[in-house]
Amino acid sequence: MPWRKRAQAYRKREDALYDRLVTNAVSGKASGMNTWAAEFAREDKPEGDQRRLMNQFTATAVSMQTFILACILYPQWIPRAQREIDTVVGPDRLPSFRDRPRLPYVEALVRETVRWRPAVRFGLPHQSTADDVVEYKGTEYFIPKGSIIFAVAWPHEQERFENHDIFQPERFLDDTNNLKSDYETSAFGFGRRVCPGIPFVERSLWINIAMILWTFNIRKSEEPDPKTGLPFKYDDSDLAFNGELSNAPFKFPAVFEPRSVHRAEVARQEWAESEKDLNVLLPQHKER
Ligand code: HEM
Repeated sequence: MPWRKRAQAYRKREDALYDRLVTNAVSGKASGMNTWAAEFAREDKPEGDQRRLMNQFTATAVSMQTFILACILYPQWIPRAQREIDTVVGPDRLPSFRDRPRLPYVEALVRETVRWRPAVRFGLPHQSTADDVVEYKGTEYFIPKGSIIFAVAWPHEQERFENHDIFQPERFLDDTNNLKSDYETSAFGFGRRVCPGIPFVERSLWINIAMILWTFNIRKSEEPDPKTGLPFKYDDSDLAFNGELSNAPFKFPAVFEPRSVHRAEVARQEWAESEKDLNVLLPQHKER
């Protein structure tokens, strides 16, 4: 089959798959409950736009997978993060957003996660609407109208940081353990089309990371890899990520162990008691 036809056929299949997944999410079938994402997709804007946007939530999930891989490959920072969380939160409740100003290390973890392996590694394509000339490092480049342009985030992030391949949250903290003030990132794109989801992403990552580290210790699996019969080979090189638009790490095993029986019980209890009905939650949120 000619490549164009084959690409179109793949596109059709992907759209159908995507549509089915979104429909499952929106109907609550995927999670077994009403979710914020589902509510969002049902809002009264043109359906197509909202449903397409849901794809962006994937990037947040991908960043969480990336964070778990970092826990396994660079575990040396975990005791410090857990000490900070324990000092502020104590052993009897889960972290909440009220703790955020007092947990700079968790904030540094969020920044390092999106820096280390950006979930949208190559940025999103843009098309130039007119001929243009762009100057870069003393050379002028002619960009004809209609060019497809990618602002690739990853090399930019690599150039700016020492030991950029290592997961090192401390790089965002100063000597007094406060967040450095000069934070900027290209992981969410640039200029007027920069990702509008940044506050959502940062809050989601923050609360997930804080709660996971409060509740669990995370470690490598000792189980043999069923494919090879040998210990699983953890990898954080380019080869370990799928390189697609949302740059997810390939599947890897991870062991989550509750830090204590008490913590597991607190987490279960808080989940049982938390409000899950969006008809109650959303109006409260909008009132604030
Ligand atoms: C870790 C998570 C995410 C990452 C790394 C990410 C990254 C990006 C990047 C690189 C772009 C392209 C910006 C440019 O062209 O310069 C973008 C665009 C966009 N993102 Fe995100 N994103 C994430 C999550 C989200 C979420 C959760 C939402 C929605 C709630 C969202 C909504 C959007 C929208 C609407 C655009 C298009 C903006 C426009 O073209 O004007 N993103 N994102």
